[in-house]
Amino acid sequence: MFAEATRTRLSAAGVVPVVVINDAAQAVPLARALLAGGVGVIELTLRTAAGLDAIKAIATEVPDMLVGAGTVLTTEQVREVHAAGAAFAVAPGTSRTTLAAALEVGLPFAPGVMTPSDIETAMTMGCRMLKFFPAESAGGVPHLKAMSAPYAHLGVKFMPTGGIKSGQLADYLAVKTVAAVGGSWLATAAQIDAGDWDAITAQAADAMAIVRQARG
Ligand SMILES: O=C[C@H](O)COP(=O)(O)O
Ligand SMILES: CC(=O)C(=O)O
Repeated sequence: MFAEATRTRLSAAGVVPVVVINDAAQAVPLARALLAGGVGVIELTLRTAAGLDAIKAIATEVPDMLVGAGTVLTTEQVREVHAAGAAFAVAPGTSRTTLAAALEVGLPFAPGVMTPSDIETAMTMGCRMLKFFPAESAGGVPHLKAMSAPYAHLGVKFMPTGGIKSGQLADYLAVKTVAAVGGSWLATAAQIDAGDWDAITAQAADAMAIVRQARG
């Protein structure tokens, strides 16, 4: 369901800042701060009312940023984020209804998985890029390695997210099936609300140094 070009851009980024935004006006400076640190992907969740407008603003004004929508839970939200210009969408879980809507509009969708049954349901719906959520509380790297082993030869890739901090980034990136690691540590709510763009750029640059080292 993910086009090769989108998979390539996600893998090149290696990290996905997961952002809960309170004011859509923060979206463009945030995206530029991340890009300045070398991070070319962002996931804006629909957990706040500003999420949809933030997606629209970045898709329109920061074309170098691959913008994804998070917490996409309904068919209506699939259509809304697609219309807003999201390049991909994710959800905490796997819903056949939501995935069917994404297939219908042609929106790349990475559903959330934490069991082999979740993975197989997602694969039945054509997904090969999956969000491993909630990564840390579900068992972290050892769980991902064990769970993904039977599907690796089929090209299934994962975006682990949930409770991950910068100190764990290298361990996740060392797992062959990991495309990119998601987390809020790359742009915290406090930093966004304070407009602390320099700190976000510095965090992005630190994360990209770890990604480069992990990818050789
Ligand atoms: O639900 C949580 C987000 O998807 C990621 O945030 P976190 O990195 O703070 O766990
Ligand atoms: C957790 C997650 O992936 C989401 O909110 O979409």
